[in-house]
Amino acid sequence: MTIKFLLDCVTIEGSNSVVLRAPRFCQPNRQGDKSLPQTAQRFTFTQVFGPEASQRTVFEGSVRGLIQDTLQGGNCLVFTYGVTNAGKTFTFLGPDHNSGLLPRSLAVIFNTIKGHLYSRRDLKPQRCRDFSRLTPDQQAAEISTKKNLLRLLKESDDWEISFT
Ligand SMILES: Nc1ncnc2c1ncn2[C@@H]1O[C@H](COP(=O)(O)OP(=O)(O)OP(=O)(O)O)[C@@H](O)[C@H]1O
Repeated sequence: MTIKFLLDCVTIEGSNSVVLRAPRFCQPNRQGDKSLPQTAQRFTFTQVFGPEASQRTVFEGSVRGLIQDTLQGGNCLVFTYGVTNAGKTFTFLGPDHNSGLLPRSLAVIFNTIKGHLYSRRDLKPQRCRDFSRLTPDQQAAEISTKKNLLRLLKESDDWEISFT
């Protein structure tokens, strides 16, 4: 019953607006009761996806264009915002069988750059857009650092497994 009240509070109107109404039990029942808040508020967005929208629809309608821009050298920021349990993690990561925005974005990026990967190890990224060229000694040091890091990660995984 409470859930029904809450569902009545949120209405999606068209593809870009949401109307919020106070639950019925909070609405003023006497004309002129000025102490109670306004009963309906409309919020307008670029695009609103309803509860029936699939992960694919949300990705195609929101982030795919940003990824294309990024692949052309642009910058973008994607973040989720909402109360706890609103579905931020679900939308962003999603379960394995129904992946969310991040795995879909990575798939587009890696599929696009497939065949253009630089296979030598003599470049090191610096900040966002820059890189430095490594000497053979620096390359050997980088490889050794990465190997040690991976070994430590593997050891910490083994520790976790032996404790669980
Ligand atoms: N679109 C959806 N379809 C099916 N289940 C969903 C959907 N969105 C969220 N859920 C489920 O609702 C629950 C809460 O979602 P989620 O963990 O994504 O919320 P959250 O906003 O990340 O919460 P918190 O801020 O507490 O981390 C999870 O069990 C999730 O699987």
